[in-house]
Amino acid sequence: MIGRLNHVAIAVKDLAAATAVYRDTLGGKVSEPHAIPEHGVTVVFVELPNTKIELLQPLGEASPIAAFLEKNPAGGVHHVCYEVADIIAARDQLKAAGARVLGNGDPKIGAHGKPVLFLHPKDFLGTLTELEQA
Ligand SMILES: CC[C@@H](C(=O)O)C(=O)SCCNC(=O)CCNC(=O)[C@H](O)C(C)(C)COP(=O)(O)OP(=O)(O)OC[C@H]1O[C@@H](n2cnc3c(N)ncnc32)[C@H](O)[C@@H]1OP(=O)(O)O
Ligand SMILES: [Co+2]
Repeated sequence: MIGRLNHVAIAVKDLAAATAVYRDTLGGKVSEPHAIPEHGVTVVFVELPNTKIELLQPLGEASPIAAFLEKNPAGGVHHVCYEVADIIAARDQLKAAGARVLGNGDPKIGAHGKPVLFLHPKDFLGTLTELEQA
């Protein structure tokens, strides 16, 4: 079912400082910050030759990454994102296998303009897992 690793997301409190680490210390190619209110985050992408790093800062009062940052104030790896050929087929297969699809179960449009879904971390080895339509 899963294909390419689309991105690894790192939650941070200070997006400008995190961007500077990836740009100035690690020499990465970083995007401009992009606010995505429907996901409650502001994001910067770091383009790598084989995948991306997604730097996430909370946006708004009900950001889904707020509790994670309270538990991990220095920031940390928040989720991994795999591409799937058919996100509805993947969702239905995973639900039938007993996995919890977060939210109302319907894909939302993600940072790349494609449908995404999230799977509960407790069902995937303690790792929040995002699926993105390829
Ligand atoms: C930029 C757009 C998009 C893209 O296209 O790439 C994005 O990536 S948006 C990214 C942000 N959006 C989301 O994360 C949406 C899905 N997330 C959620 O629905 C929630 O964050 C959550 C996973 C249900 C967690 O909710 P929360 O309220 O923070 O905590 P809980 O207390 O309910 O957590 C239960 C349990 O799970 C552990 N946990 C929480 N987050 C993570 C995590 N990121 N990785 C691993 N484990 C996590 C949490 O510690 C709790 O464990 P226990 O303490 O053992 O109960
Ligand atoms: Co993501």
